[in-house]
Amino acid sequence: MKTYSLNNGDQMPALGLGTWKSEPGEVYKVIRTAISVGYRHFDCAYIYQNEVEIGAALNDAIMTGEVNREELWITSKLWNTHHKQDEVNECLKITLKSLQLDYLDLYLVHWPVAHHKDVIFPQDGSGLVSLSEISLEETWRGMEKVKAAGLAKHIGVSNFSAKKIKQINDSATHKIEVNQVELHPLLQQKDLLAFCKEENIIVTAYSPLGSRDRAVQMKAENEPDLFEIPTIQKIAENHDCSPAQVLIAWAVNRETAVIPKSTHEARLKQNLEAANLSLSKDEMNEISVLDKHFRYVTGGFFALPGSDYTLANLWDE
Ligand SMILES: NC(=O)C1=CN([C@@H]2O[C@H](COP(=O)(O)OP(=O)(O)OC[C@H]3O[C@@H](n4cnc5c(N)ncnc54)[C@H](OP(=O)(O)O)[C@@H]3O)[C@@H](O)[C@H]2O)C=CC1
Ligand SMILES: O=C1CO[C@H](CO)[C@@H](O)[C@@H]1O
Repeated sequence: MKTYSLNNGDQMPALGLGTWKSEPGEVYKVIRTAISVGYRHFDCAYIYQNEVEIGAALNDAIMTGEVNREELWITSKLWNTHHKQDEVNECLKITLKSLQLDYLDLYLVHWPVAHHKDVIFPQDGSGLVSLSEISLEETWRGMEKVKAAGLAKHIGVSNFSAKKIKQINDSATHKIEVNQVELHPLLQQKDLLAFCKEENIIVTAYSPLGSRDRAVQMKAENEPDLFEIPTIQKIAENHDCSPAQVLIAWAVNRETAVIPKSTHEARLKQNLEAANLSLSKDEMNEISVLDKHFRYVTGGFFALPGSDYTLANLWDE
């Protein structure tokens, strides 16, 4: 498996398992199966509300000697309710307890959005706190503290634009190491990738298969299906593989990490195998022209009337 080097030489496996929507009741078995077929990188988050069960699976796999803690790469994310400097530690401690771990390999600020502490999902603007009240720089100082305390080996962000990364890095003691964003052939984010490369930031591609299993109320009408794109289907035929494997291989071939989610053993295996699939220069070029700047995860749930969050200032575009 290809890996990416972080600033101290630690290696993040290029392919990890997404865990959003892997429900309690099934996620224990998913994680055990994933470890048994060779996954070592897991993408978690406080807000996914399944970290307790993931922790039980990780702990059992470690206790039975199937895997060592040091071989695993565990990422989790700070939720928007804990953006004050001194609350970062509190949210991370809950995650560590749930996951039964002493440290995370990577901790990310999930969104450049702050909520009131008791509002998990804001229904209107009154649940949100302006970034002029709790600044991203303040949240980042909290992230630097948990890194200094050894609770997270590496720190980064998610859903951040180049502008917001610059804003943080200008005053950071410890700079951003990873940015996790939505990436697939219909949202290629070429400028953001080039910027992150210059800044020595690893980019992780989320929703690489088009986030197919989101609840209907989160979906737009007539969302495109990445598996149905003729170019993707043709390249899949060339390699005698599935469209999902082409999408995953594309992400790894352009030097991003990628975290497809699945709860099925056969798909877990094919997704893992796809990380070793090489696409030709011509195939990469054919995919390169498919970009439509289309987001599945629009962030619209934060652009609420009565707050100063808008889609324009969320994505800075
Ligand atoms: N930082 C952030 O804000 C965000 C982070 N993420 C992270 O990224 C991960 C992946 O993104 P996510 O939105 O979950 O969606 P994905 O794009 O990974 O799509 C998941 C869907 O694809 C299906 N699938 C998986 N593999 C295959 C395959 N080989 N063939 C056919 N279908 C397949 C899954 O079905 P099944 O499970 O039934 O196999 C599921 O329905 C998340 O789980 C989460 O960890 C996601 C969104 C936002
Ligand atoms: O990672 C993610 C998935 O779940 C959350 C909502 O339920 C999103 O906010 C986020 O992008």
